[in-house]
Amino acid sequence: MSLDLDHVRQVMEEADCLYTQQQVEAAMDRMAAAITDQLKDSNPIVYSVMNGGLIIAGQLLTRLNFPMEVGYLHATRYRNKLSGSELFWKARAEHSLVGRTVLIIDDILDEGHTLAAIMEYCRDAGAEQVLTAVLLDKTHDRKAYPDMRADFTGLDVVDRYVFGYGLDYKGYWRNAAGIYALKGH
Ligand SMILES: O=P(O)(O)OC[C@H]1O[C@H](OP(=O)(O)OP(=O)(O)O)[C@H](O)[C@@H]1O
Ligand SMILES: Nc1nc2[nH]cnc2c(=O)[nH]1
Repeated sequence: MSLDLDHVRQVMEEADCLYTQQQVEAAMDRMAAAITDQLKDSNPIVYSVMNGGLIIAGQLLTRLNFPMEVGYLHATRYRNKLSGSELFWKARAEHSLVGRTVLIIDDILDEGHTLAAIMEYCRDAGAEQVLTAVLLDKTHDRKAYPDMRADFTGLDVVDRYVFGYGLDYKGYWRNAAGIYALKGH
């Protein structure tokens, strides 16, 4: 069901911009350099986690100039809500992962249950090495396990509900070219 568009517009007007497009682009440049250093000779399979990973993956991949295969996984825990529950798989890997290096790209590591489950799935499917890259890591002590971090992180973000660059507000504003925090959350 569509939300009231006046409400959707108002959410953006009232939001706090945490990172501008320029800051995000600079973070993606740094991530791309680090990923290239580590993976350029590993013939990886790179998966975007849909939907949120769509924009960061697209923009990161064009910064990577080495051979790789690309695909997507679709798993969701929030399903357009503001808090997460059980992980629901919509699409799993099409490639054989046996013996492969896999890089998982997502927009955010919040509590980390999504990435933890995807990493476990890839390892169970026979991947030799599973690495993760996220644009944002939310700072709090509710991670799936203590000190959980992705292998490549763009920016740390405060413990608020954020949207933009693939992250949604109730299905909207994934297209916002900046990272915004919802008023009051
Ligand atoms: O670290 P966690 O607490 O598990 O949360 C992170 C996940 O939450 C969001 O996905 P969501 O389930 O909202 O689906 P979406 O990508 O379709 O927005 C985001 O894209 C991550 O995949
Ligand atoms: N849009 C959005 N999705 C999330 N999934 C986990 N944390 C968040 C968040 O802060 N914003």
